[in-house]
Amino acid sequence: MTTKLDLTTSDPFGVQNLPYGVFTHGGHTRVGVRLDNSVLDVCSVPDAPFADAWATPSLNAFLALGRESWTTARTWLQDLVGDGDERPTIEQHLIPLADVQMEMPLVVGDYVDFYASEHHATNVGRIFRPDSEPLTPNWKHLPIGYHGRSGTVVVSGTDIVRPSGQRKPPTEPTPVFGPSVRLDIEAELGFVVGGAPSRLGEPVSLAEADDHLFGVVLLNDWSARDIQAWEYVPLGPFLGKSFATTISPWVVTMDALRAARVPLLGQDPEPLPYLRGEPTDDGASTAYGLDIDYEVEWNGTVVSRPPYRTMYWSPAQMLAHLTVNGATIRPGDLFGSGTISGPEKAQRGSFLELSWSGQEPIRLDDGSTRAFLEDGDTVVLRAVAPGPDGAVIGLGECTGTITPAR
Ligand SMILES: O=C(O)/C=C/C(=O)CC(=O)CC(=O)O
Ligand SMILES: [Ca+2]
Ligand SMILES: [Mg+2]
Repeated sequence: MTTKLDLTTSDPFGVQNLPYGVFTHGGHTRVGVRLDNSVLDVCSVPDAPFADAWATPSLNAFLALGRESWTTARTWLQDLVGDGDERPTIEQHLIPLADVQMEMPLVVGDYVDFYASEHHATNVGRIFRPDSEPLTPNWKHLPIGYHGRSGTVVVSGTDIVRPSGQRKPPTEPTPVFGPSVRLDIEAELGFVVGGAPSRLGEPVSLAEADDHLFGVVLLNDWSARDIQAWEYVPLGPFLGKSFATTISPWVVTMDALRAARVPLLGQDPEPLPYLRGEPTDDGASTAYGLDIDYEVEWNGTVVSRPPYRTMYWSPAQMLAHLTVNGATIRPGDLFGSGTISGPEKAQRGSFLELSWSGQEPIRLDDGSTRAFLEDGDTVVLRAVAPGPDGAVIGLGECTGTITPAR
């Protein structure tokens, strides 16, 4: 598995994609739209419809405007760049990617991480709880999640300091303190929430979810498995995951992923009514999956290709569940899908699973073997989705390098 995702067939950042990000150029940080290998400096284009929101150093103001404005913006952008004839007029507003610094695309409000892959949950259950059923009794009735730490969500390229904490090796009677020796990744998709804030006590239904789902980022939920295994009973992940979560700089809109919508593979038992998909005008379902192909690269070797289409719970179901108790959502909230693992070994989205807790080390192209991350290691997540008329929608890259514990 050494080939890269094939992006040669068409341009993954063409007129069908147009993802949003935040960049710094000339000492000024603002919203931009990616076009090929340039950033379109949207707020500098004459008559740009949302120039005030785009002139700010985060996507939050634009996220708050809601779906109607997002559609207006997309139509304006596609008119602007869609026809080659227009390119001379926008040329002066395009800045080469190499000349800009990409920043965190949003100020993250609340951050929740789900657990929506049946294959991942089954694998982790087998590894962490070998004496129990791998899937807990609630797993197929609700999308399990936990509240994460929004303040430590960082943009791709940020170094990740190895966390220290308590762990209890099975051979020791009491815990020890020190740098994690089982540092791992989780390849996930992150969903960026927008639209008007919901009201306390009022759930967001499955049918309303699309008004709040603005777009997606690649997300790496760095996980210290030794810290996690000792601390997580009974309240779930805490310091083993809160030290850092990396997201990609480009937010690919749900509009750009329209052609990538696919039916879920099937839910049995049927979920409770508030989680049940309803038919939409185009004959699809409000509970749809996404046909996104990932690759996970470790020090230059592609070690896995997780397929997002195999996820059990849909994005809209996760959002409906997250608000069903009346908890509010606000523009800038972020939720992770949970680790993406497909049914095959070479489709697992964490090194815990790929190395089966260290028992089956992974061989890299440089001849070395690994089970967990070493200092200096670099992980890159990439993904693509199908666009309309054979176009490819790139989700870009999400990368991080491990630096020694402090
Ligand atoms: O099953 C467990 O005890 C732990 C599971 C995880 O670490 C996974 C997690 O963070 C959710 C996910 O990414 O799927
Ligand atoms: Ca996770
Ligand atoms: Mg994390």
